[in-house]
Amino acid sequence: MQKQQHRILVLNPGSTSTKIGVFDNDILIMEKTIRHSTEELEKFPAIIDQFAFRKQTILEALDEEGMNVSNLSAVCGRGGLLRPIEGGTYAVNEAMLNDLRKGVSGQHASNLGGIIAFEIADGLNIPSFIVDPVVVDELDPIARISGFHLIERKSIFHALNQKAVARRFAKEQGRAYSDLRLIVVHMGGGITVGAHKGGRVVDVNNGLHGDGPFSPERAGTVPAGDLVELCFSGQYYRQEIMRMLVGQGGLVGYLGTNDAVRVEKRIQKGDEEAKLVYDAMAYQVAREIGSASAVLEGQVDAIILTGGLAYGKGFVEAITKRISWIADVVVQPGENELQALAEGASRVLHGEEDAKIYPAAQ
Ligand SMILES: Nc1ncnc2c1ncn2[C@@H]1O[C@H](COP(=O)(O)OP(=O)(O)O)[C@@H](O)[C@H]1O
Ligand SMILES: CCCC(=O)OP(=O)(O)O
Repeated sequence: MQKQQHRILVLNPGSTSTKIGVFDNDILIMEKTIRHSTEELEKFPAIIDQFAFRKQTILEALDEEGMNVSNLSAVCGRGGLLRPIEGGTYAVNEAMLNDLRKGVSGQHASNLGGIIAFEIADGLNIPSFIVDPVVVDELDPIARISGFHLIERKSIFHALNQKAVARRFAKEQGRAYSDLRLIVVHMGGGITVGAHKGGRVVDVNNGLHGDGPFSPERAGTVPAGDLVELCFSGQYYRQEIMRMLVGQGGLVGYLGTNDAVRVEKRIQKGDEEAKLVYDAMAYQVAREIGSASAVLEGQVDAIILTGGLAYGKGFVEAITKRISWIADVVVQPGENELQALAEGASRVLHGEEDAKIYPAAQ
């Protein structure tokens, strides 16, 4: 019997872009990436303040592509910083909207995914979902220990894309995802390096404001004592420090842009500072991969490099030369997030699985 056709709008707000797709079931019929410069985003004091701007951007893009929203069956957004939950497709509900609006686990563009999905879907009387939000938590107990008893390490990462590319790689190899040991490196506005074992991401850096390599717009790990001194120097408000770590850290802090393509152009023109900083980002990614290989005790089936930065040939080479001794390096530039969102919503719309319910706060 032929599957019933559902038209699904999927939304992926990232820190440097808004990506949208329209799918008939899981077949892509329209895709668009809208990039946001540092200057464009810095006028919004908080992520939630970007709501109207990002929603308008999405509606205009759909209009330009001649997409009629009244034909949609569902809207599915990238899931944001909720309380830690298991992976899967969740129906957007009031408890989720409250947590996303408050930023219960922090501020990130993906918080807008569920909110905008709900706002568009509600007006059309159709369901809205999120899939594999950035708070999917499968850490081994040992990975939670930070070394400072008052602070626990957290799982905040590109769960949607890391899982999607890992599963795709496993399928291409004719192996089960759960049988593989993989290091998946998502390199976008934030950078996360996940150690995948037994079908779980047993360790990963907290790519928002935790640890790991610096990224186009984030500081990553910084020397803790010096950060404490800066916080109490009386020179900055709390929010200013947070913004210098996330949003205006990394490439933005050193070079004034979140755009790696612009940085590469500067390097080509002989900008030595840009070269040093860009090389340092590759160096820190490689160092984090080395650390993940230790987590997997050196038994690594493949290292997968993905995300927007994986389009940068020189950047990929700078990482690969330091880590290719660990395992085969597979480069999958861009991301599989739109497809993964559509597939998650499609499974629920076709009754292949039930949408999970995000629990109300206790
Ligand atoms: N062709 C390219 N070469 C090098 N870097 C690229 C290329 N395309 C995109 N990027 C960089 O990738 C980063 C954004 O990655 P992306 O995965 O789209 O991020 P996000 O989803 O967080 O917005 C930006 O720094 C962007 O400049
Ligand atoms: C919060 C982890 C996910 C992340 O960093 O996403 P972007 O790279 O899209 O900002």
